[in-house]
Amino acid sequence: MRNVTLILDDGSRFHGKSFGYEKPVAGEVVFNTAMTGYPESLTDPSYAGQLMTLTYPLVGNYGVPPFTFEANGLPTFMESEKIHAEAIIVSDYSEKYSHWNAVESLGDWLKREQIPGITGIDTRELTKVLREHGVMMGKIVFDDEPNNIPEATYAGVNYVDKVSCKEVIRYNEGEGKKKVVLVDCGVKSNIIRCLLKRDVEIIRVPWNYDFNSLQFDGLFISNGPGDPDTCDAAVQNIRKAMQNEKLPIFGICMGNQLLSKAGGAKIYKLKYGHRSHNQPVRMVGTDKCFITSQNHGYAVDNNTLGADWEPLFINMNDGSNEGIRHKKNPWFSAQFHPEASSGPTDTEFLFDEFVKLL
Ligand SMILES: NC(=O)CC[C@H](N)C(=O)O
Repeated sequence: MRNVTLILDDGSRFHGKSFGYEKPVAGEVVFNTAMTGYPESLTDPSYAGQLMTLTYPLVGNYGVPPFTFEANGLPTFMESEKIHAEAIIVSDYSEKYSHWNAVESLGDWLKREQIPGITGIDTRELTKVLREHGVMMGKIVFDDEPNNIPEATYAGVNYVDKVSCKEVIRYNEGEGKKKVVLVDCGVKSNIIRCLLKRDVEIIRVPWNYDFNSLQFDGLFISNGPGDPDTCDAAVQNIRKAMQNEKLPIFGICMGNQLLSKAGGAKIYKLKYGHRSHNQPVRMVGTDKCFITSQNHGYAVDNNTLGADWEPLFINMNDGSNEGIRHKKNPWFSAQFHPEASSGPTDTEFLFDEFVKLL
């Protein structure tokens, strides 16, 4: 194993060993405190541009499931067709694995997909630095190639354009009871699975596609990587769709941010984001609290919601916005991931609510 150093923008250095593909890499360093789910998180397109630190210390011991596909083209076990995170940073990598569904080690998968992985990092100390300072850009450099320094930027890059589908894709064509246009900002497979399970036909369109001339019963806006302020074309199309006040609209994560922007609200960057399986959110106006799976670095500013809108969920750790709803029209969204995968499934009922509205 070659020696590597993770260098953060504030100059802090963490020394470790490479267990994945051997190439230097740069990106936004973020941390995820979930105890399981590395196959799902690595293939979540919302991690594009980011170096993913896992705080749970032992990683790799349940291996990696097979990359098989369903008849409809969706991967059976993963959240997209490939790894989207730029690298993974762990404390104690286990090359040995044991799981009924595992076919290879995490290290072998990373090598095959040309994604670096580093181990031996004090990920809890690293997380403390990121919590104090806020998320930062970082580089993974090979100690025996000190002049091979990678460069990257995160702010202002339109990552959604890199991961969105390039053409319209249809699921359940002519079979579903209702038709949903899904704006693909980097959609996770389990969102599509959750909709298909509820007997809808899906027209999945690229993030900037003007879908307004299509025939459909509801609009869904997906999760996606990067800064929502780079996705103006999507916001314009959503605004056009909102001219039909009866059209049901549901958004998840980036979808919450884009729907909020279409409604006139503003987005800001959180100091270190929410990435875990145990984020508590309260449904506004009730005593109900749900434990949710999350992966976001930006948030909707509650104070900028227009008079016709109200917060639907609030994060119980930091009071930030976790969803919105329109006071009259059937429009709502969640900042967390009701489709989970991986993570708690407590809020999957939101898909039922959406499908009931169609
Ligand atoms: N998972 C997502 O959709 C994330 C949305 C956005 N990229 C954020 O970081 O906040």
